[in-house]
Amino acid sequence: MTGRQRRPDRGRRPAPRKPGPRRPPAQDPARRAALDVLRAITERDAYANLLLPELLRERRISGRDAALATELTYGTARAQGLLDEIIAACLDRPLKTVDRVVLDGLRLGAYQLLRTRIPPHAAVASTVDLVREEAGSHVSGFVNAVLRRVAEKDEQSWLEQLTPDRESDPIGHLAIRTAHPRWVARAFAEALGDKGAELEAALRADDERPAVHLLAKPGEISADELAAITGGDVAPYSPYGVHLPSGGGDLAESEVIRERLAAVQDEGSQLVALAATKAALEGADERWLDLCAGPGGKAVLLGSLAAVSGATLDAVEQAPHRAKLVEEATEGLPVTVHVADGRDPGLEPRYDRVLLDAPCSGLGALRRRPEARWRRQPSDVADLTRLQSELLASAFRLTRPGGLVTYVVCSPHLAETDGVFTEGARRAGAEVLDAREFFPGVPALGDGPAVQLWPHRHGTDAMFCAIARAR
Ligand SMILES: C[S@@+](CC[C@H](N)C(=O)[O-])C[C@H]1O[C@@H](n2cnc3c(N)ncnc32)[C@H](O)[C@@H]1O
Repeated sequence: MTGRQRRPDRGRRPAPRKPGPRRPPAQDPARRAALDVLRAITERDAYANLLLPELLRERRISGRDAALATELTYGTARAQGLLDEIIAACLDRPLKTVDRVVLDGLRLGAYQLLRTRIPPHAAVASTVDLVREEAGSHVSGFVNAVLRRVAEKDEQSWLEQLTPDRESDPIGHLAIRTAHPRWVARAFAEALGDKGAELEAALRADDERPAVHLLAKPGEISADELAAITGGDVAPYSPYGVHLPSGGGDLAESEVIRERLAAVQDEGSQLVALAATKAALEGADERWLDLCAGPGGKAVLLGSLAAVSGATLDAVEQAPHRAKLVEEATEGLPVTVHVADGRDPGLEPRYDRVLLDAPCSGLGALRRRPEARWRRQPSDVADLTRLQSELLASAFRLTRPGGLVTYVVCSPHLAETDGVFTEGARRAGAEVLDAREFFPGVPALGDGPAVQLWPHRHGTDAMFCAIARAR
């Protein structure tokens, strides 16, 4: 800190005003919106991709202001841990002693300084104004001083200062360079195994905006027809998939969706649900079960295929509001929704096919949730694997001998994927199948027997899929 800057100790005081997106827009609506969302993420675990659009609508922010608000919110949320390291290097006291509203403001200011073309004086002055509105004028000097120190270097120079050496600490190096927590970078590296050379691509894919994929509901419309109507492209791997052109998110609200001919669904989710229906069965193939069905994406595809083949689907979901979403999504299909705990749903067993799309860390969908990579903690995984194992044991109990259990998570974390599945199948005495056979035409599926999809390889979420035949 230079001598003429004020001491940064005043930032410790709590914000006197209650934060919240409902305050009338200030003179700087884009940055105000961004800061309000960042505060809601910090204070009440809000999701940026849900709150920001709502807030832009409510405040009638559109055009360039909306684009700026989106860039600043998503960019700052994604880079949060890296920004914190840089801000910490500009403080003469621990980062955790900085008041939360001030820290959110500093992150927003640092992001503008390091990753946008906004002139530094504008980035600093606008941030000081915003934080002063929130926390009072006593913090202005602190915010100004810290941001001026951040602005002394560009991002590259900060990275050179903060990044561990690539040779001695390759994971720490890439974690900082791609703004990921180290434990997430390590989990990706372990899942990629000796193909760790892809690690950088895998991590960088989390910063890319995913294309919108549609499901052409089997029996309702073909992928070719849907592509023609929406101006999209038939998906490369899923026979029911369509990729919308970039910026085509609004098409997701189109008539084909309202009329339930199609639904928004990542191609990876389509592929794993399809895989669950593909392996050959001896005997009956009529009773299907989706053990964790909410909000119903895969139940729609399974229910549509069940309707075509004459099967029925039971869909279990523990959370009543999510079960309701499954009911709405599967209306008109041969699907019965049950609000129950999948570990003991009280259903008649002997299902022919069971899909367990288990609750998971969601590390495979970080590109969809800008703040998620910093919110998740390694300890979450231990809790989740316990639940996943219990649900998998239940899935095997509910399946008839010779029937099929498909285990899916949207995560590449080995504890949630191979760890849970291999042990669960062993305990059930089940025969593990080579799931790659049920992803025809999909390249780079790895060494099997399970399948791990990746955004950087397949353009899908990082879905894991393993299949076993119950004995
Ligand atoms: C990964 S999501 C399923 C996504 C869904 N298959 C789809 O494609 O839309 C996991 C779901 O499991 C539900 N869940 C969590 N614990 C459960 C339990 N013990 N029994 C049943 N459902 C549970 C969650 O509420 C959540 O809706």
